[in-house]
Amino acid sequence: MSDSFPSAAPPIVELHRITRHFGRKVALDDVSLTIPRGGVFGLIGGNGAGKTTLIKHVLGLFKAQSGTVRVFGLDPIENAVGVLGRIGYLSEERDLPDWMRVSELIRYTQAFYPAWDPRYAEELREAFDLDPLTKVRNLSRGQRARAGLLVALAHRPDLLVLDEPSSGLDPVVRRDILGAIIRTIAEEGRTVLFSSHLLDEVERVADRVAMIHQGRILMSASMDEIHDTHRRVTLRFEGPLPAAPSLVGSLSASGQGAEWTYLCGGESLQLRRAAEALGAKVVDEAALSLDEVFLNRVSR
Ligand SMILES: Nc1ncnc2c1ncn2[C@@H]1O[C@H](COP(=O)(O)OP(=O)(O)OP(=O)(O)O)[C@@H](O)[C@H]1O
Repeated sequence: MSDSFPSAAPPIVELHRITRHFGRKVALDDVSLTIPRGGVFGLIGGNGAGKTTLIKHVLGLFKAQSGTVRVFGLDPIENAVGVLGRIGYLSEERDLPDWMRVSELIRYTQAFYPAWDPRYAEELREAFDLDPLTKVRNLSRGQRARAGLLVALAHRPDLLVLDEPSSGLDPVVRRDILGAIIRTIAEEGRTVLFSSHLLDEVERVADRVAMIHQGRILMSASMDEIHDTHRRVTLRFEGPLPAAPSLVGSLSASGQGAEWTYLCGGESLQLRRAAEALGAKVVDEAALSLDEVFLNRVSR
């Protein structure tokens, strides 16, 4: 599937043919990916797919063994200050200094970012209900995620990077995190990259999605393109059939007798024409969920 740009603006992130090994394990295998400016980009994949490794290349925490990385048009290792100063990052481990109080964490992080907005930081602290005197080590898991999010957001980064932000959190904290994502892009031109295996959540907030599996990008496209090109169609044939006749683009089929439902990769018009050629009537049609698309792509 093509990775077309929604706008003419230069992309925020460009990975070109990145390969990364850990010993004999290939964590990223010839990965090329473009993240356009503005909007929410979801990186989805199962455990060990390569999401964190990819994100660490974007942040310049890993040096590409082969291929090139550009963030804001710059090499994030050669221009670490210029790149990291414009990024807000919440790691999967939410690694914050345990011995600091929340107020100290805020003051300490502020020192690194000239663009820090103290009023916004205070607004977020209140909205996230974080006691300034509590030590980071005594925060609950959800409060820790909120504290990490606060310090990632308060300098109003051009690019917000969240690695599995919702993992292991209750629905109330997850709602805060999704709210923060939406707030970030409310300001024109800002971009969010977040990784997740909670596909319903990604489907709710992402404009574009890349699927990664065993270190390879299986697909990178806008949510609209994904919905337009992945359809569930139910066909009624003239009489009962022992098995589903093959339909172009079909990923799987189920049913019995004269009625069969196909999960397909293909556009509506193309599928309807193929159904007609089989002498069948389309009795139902809908877009596949991201979950269904992912499971079908990965199982292939
Ligand atoms: N520092 C490392 N040393 C050795 N192997 C590593 C290292 N980091 C990652 N890997 C391996 O690379 C592969 C990709 O890992 P990565 O953490 O990028 O996956 P992920 O998609 O973020 O997974 P998860 O959702 O489980 O966090 C895995 O097989 C992992 O075991």
